[in-house]
Amino acid sequence: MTDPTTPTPDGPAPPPAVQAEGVVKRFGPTLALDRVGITVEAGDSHALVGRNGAGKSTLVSVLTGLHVPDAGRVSFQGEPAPAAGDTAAWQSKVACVYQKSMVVPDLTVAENLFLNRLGSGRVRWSALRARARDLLAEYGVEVDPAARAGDLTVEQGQFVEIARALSFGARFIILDEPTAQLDAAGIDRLFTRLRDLQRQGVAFLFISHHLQEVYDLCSTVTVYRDARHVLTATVAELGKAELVEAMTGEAASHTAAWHATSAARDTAGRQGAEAGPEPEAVLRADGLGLEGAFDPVDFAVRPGEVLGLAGATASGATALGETLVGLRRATAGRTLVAGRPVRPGSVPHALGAGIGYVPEDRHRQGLVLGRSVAENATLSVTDQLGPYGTVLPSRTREFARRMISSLDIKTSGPGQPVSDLSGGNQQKVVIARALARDPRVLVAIRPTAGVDVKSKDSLLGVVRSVAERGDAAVIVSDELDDLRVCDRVIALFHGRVIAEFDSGWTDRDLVSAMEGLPSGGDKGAEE
Ligand SMILES: Nc1ncnc2c1ncn2[C@@H]1O[C@H](COP(=O)(O)OP(=O)(O)OP(=O)(O)O)[C@@H](O)[C@H]1O
Repeated sequence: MTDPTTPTPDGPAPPPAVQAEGVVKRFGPTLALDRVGITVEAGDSHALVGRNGAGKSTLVSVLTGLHVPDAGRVSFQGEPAPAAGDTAAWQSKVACVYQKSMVVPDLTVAENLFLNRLGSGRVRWSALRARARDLLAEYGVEVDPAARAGDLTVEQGQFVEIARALSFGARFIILDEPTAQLDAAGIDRLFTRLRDLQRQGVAFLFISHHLQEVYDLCSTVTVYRDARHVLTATVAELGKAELVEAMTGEAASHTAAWHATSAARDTAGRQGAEAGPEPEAVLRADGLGLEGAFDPVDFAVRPGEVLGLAGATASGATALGETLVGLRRATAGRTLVAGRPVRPGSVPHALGAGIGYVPEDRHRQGLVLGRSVAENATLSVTDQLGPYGTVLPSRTREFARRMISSLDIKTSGPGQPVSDLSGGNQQKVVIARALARDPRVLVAIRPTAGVDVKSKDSLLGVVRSVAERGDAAVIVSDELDDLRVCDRVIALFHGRVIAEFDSGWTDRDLVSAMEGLPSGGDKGAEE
């Protein structure tokens, strides 16, 4: 098949899949897009990158018809964008696939595919399923049309959404952090499918904080910074340092920010030496198990230590983290903080015992979206904000201001509703809230999901500093950058500990362990 972006003997190159020019979008006093543009050629895979709050999601809303820009023009394949509110027309031009599938969970795959297209007459379900099967087969998606959409994996849900978009006639698809919930094999399959579709002339706009993915998948990259367009370049001609420089506006520093340092390990060691015998573990899992999720496991996290629990989606690592914080009730063993057992299955008790928690799903578990940054950041410490149970607004604001500056939260101020913040900045508010109580041990599940490269370093630095003041932290993640700050990493696979590493592991060894190949571990699987 010929590359649709190059002129063929039959005629000139096709018009761009999408072209935006001079787009301005304001939210009250916030200028979210300042005369920006982007051109995605037919059949291209084009990355859009930028720090949290740079304006990426706002552009997506403009390109999908959800927001009307205050100024500027958008065209698809050379024709002006549909009128605001003409949903059917927008659907025939563009679709956005998010990290979590937007399909309706209680409907079948077939119903989701033909949602809003069923017409007014009687629906013949057998015919509908047959049409769905044909459509899925056409795009190579192996999913049962009769399956309940809510039972699909994230990957299947995304494929169904892509097939749905293409069946509306869209030849331009936006992928907003599509890999955030996929493991390595899932990412490979997604990228293979996207490359196939590109060869058929479908264009993609790919938004990701994982710059390596940009290099793996995309041929063009556009950078936005502080609501402005900074650069558009051919990926192959742009070095990573230059890309990061364009995103941050600063020369890239060569010091990789937070690694488990010998200094950190010394802190743990020195505290042990001064106290004579081995210091009491801040957190201990004692035969802790959850049937169906992970086998009983023993570990101790010492003062000054950051422990990593590594594992892919179904490894049991997340379930273990959620059990430590009381979100799930263990079916075996117990959790102890400073030698004292924590009541199983009780988040308030875990909090009271000194466990701070950064959840994976910040929308469901993390934030009250309608409330302000200050209120969210202080939800867990209202008892410390005024005398006799009162909450002094001045103290709340002061507390929030400190958090905003130490975590570099991009907001117009402590009073701004959290719903108005960009995704990455919302994650920082969740972390601020977990830190507010000065936890003895911070348990963070994929703490940097959706966070930009620069903020990632400072966030991990904050987690590290909890350990450095003599407390401890546990990071549950499959992100190598998150795990690099750990002094020790336990890898799980299919609910079992498969390997354990001291810091200094190689990427290859840890990735192999997370994929079930224990070869490189310092210690073999525990039987
Ligand atoms: N509905 C809204 N009301 C007020 N301000 C908003 C709203 N949506 C976005 N903003 C602001 O617009 C700016 C751009 O936000 P946007 O969500 O587009 O950033 P982003 O680049 O997608 O960031 P992230 O990587 O964190 O997702 C931010 O300052 C944000 O606070």
